[in-house]
Amino acid sequence: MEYQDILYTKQDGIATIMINRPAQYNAFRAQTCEEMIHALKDADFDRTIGVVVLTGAGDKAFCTGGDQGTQDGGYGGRGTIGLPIEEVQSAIRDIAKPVIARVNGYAIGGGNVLVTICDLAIASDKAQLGQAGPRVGSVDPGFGTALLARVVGEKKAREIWYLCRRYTAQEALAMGLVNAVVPHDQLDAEVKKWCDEIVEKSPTAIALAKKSFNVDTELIRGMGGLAMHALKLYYETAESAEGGNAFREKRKPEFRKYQK
Ligand SMILES: CC(C)(COP(=O)(O)OP(=O)(O)OC[C@H]1O[C@@H](n2cnc3c(N)ncnc32)[C@H](O)[C@@H]1OP(=O)(O)O)[C@@H](O)C(=O)NCCC(=O)NCCSC(=O)c1cc(O)c2ccccc2c1O
Repeated sequence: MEYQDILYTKQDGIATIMINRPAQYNAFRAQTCEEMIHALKDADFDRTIGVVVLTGAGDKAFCTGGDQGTQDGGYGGRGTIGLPIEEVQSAIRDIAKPVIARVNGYAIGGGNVLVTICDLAIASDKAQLGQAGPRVGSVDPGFGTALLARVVGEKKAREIWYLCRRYTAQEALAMGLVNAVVPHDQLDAEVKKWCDEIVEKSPTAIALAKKSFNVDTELIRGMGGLAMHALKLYYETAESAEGGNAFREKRKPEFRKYQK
């Protein structure tokens, strides 16, 4: 597969998937998701690879979720909502290798969900994290909500989703959303250090540990798959469309005007 939206490299047992859409703050569209799934599967089957790093190009954003430039009642690609994002999430969970989020800047909306799903997360001190769905007429009704609650606790997860605030890297560390925070210019060295420590370990023991951690939250995948059909119906409403329109028009949304 020829990649347009990601950069995919492999070195020293480390596969790096970099979302390369800096003008959109590394927001993903359907094409980005297809490429991420392809690269994750390649890394899974490549026996020379022991760990995967997921990150964004540039120093502004890790990933800001679904591309709001294309979200106008649907994302126009494959899958229930025209964006096979649930397959990206499943691929991160299913590959038998740890996936480390290298959080180099904003991790907002679906970007924060990626951080939540990755096995580990290392953040720059410049990073900001948070959810945006209810601010732009969307919601991740699976891992993005339920797994987040497992990671940071129920009350905090509900705060993150209902208020759509942004949190500093240090706040994310305190709530257990990231494993470490380092000065921005030390991010790559720190990520490499963690990767090297993983690569020297027994790959089969690591794979068994990862699969075993996943078992406890596996029900969320089924629930999320079901809820994606409800989300598709929500995307067809004027209330949801108002979120995307307001973002593109750079104004405050007026959701209550359209609530049925
Ligand atoms: C990230 C921000 C907080 C940055 O704010 P700031 O003021 O610093 O910068 P700008 O707002 O001016 O943005 C700069 C530049 O980037 C473009 N951009 C940013 N984010 C996006 C985006 N998501 N899509 C497209 N383009 C984006 C922005 O338009 C500017 O471009 P210019 O050309 O005008 O310079 C702030 O940008 C922000 O809050 N961004 C939006 C975040 C957002 O709404 N994300 C989508 C939420 S929905 C979602 O992600 C989602 C994810 C999932 O995983 C799902 C799974 C299952 C179901 C649903 C899901 C879902 O809905």
